[in-house]
Formats: sequence, structure tokens, C-alpha cells
Amino acid sequence: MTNQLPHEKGFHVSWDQLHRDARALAWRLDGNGPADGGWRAVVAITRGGMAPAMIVARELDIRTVDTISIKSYNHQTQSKPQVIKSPDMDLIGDGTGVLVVDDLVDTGRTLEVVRQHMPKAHIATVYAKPQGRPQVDSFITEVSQDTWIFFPWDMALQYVEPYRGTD
Ligand SMILES: O=P(O)(O)OC[C@H]1O[C@H](OP(=O)(O)OP(=O)(O)O)[C@H](O)[C@@H]1O
Ligand code: HPA
Ligand SMILES: [Mg+2]
Repeated sequence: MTNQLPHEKGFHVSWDQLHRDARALAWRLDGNGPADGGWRAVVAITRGGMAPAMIVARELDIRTVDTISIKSYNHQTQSKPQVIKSPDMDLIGDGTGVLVVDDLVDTGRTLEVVRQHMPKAHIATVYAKPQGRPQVDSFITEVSQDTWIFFPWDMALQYVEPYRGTD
């Protein structure tokens, strides 16, 4: 394992910030579902989409929640996206009224696979990078392409040296 980042900048997101941003996403989506029936299900893209999907489902009072599992990274190295597990397609249909939620879109390759599965679903992420933006229907915060977003489940509190150092 290496500590070296392929990106110049780090954007560190706390649980509190993630909660606020996922709530903001839910509020943005509220009332924007199809006129006949609104949002009827949430599909979380595992694993990173599960925490924001839970918050969005809670805010919008949606109790039908499924998952799609797409693996596209090993640590910070991208490989060809693979569908490991599909949602219940009897429930999802073509995706009308379905909210697909992920933590972020980066290159957009994960969401390309999702769109093939559920062409009419609404895809929402909390964070977005410019290259992936065309793949996402709603998001809250954009960061630059050379930023790596660190999520709270990948971090821990730890000691840092004082700014002026110690003798
Ligand atoms: O837009 P892309 O370039 O495809 O990248 C975005 C995807 O990559 C990460 O998931 P990852 O595949 O690492 O799995 P994880 O959610 O289980 O961490 C992230 O959670 C998004 O799902
Ligand atoms: O910036 C990122 N942070 C965490 N996971 C990711 N997967 C793709 N891009 C990112
Ligand atoms: Mg993911």
C-alpha cells in the first residue's frame, strides 16, 4: 500500500459534512420525480452510495431501497467497471421514478454502466468532477478533476504535528 496520491489536492469530507450534503441533495430532488407517482424507489450504488442513499431515502420517506454493485477501483487505480450485483429488475423496470444514488461521479464510467441498466432512472450524486458531470442528473458540490475526495469511512482521527513543529 502506498500513501502517494495520483491527485494534487485532497478534499476531506467529515460525517457531518456528508450528512449535510446528502440532505441538501434530497431537498433538491424533493418534488422533482415523475408527475404520475413521484419517486418510488432508491437504488444505492455500493458501497459508497449506501450512506447517502440511506439519508436521501429517509428525507424523502422512500422505503423501497435496492442496490447495484459496480466495482471500478482498486484503491485509487481504475479498472474496467464490473457489475457484481444487479437490483431487482422486476421492481426497477426501465427506471422510471427510480433515484440512483452514489457518493460521487469522477470519470463517469460507473454511471455509464448504470444508465445501460436503468435508462430512465434519475442519477444523483453528492459530489461531481467535471469529466463525469454529463452522466449525472443532480449533484450538490463540484470539485476539480485533480482533487481526490476522502470520505469519512476511509479516514480516522489522528495526531498532527503543531504547525511550528516541536523541538
Ligand atoms: O465516475 P467513476 O470514475 O466511475 O468513479 C466513481 C465511482 O468510484 C467509486 O466507487 P468504487 O468503484 O471505488 O467502489 P466503492 O464505492 O465500493 O468504494 C465511487 O464510490 C463511485 O462509485
Ligand atoms: O475522488 C475520489 N474519492 C474516493 N473514491 C473515488 N473513486 C473515484 N474517484 C474518487
Ligand atoms: Mg462507489
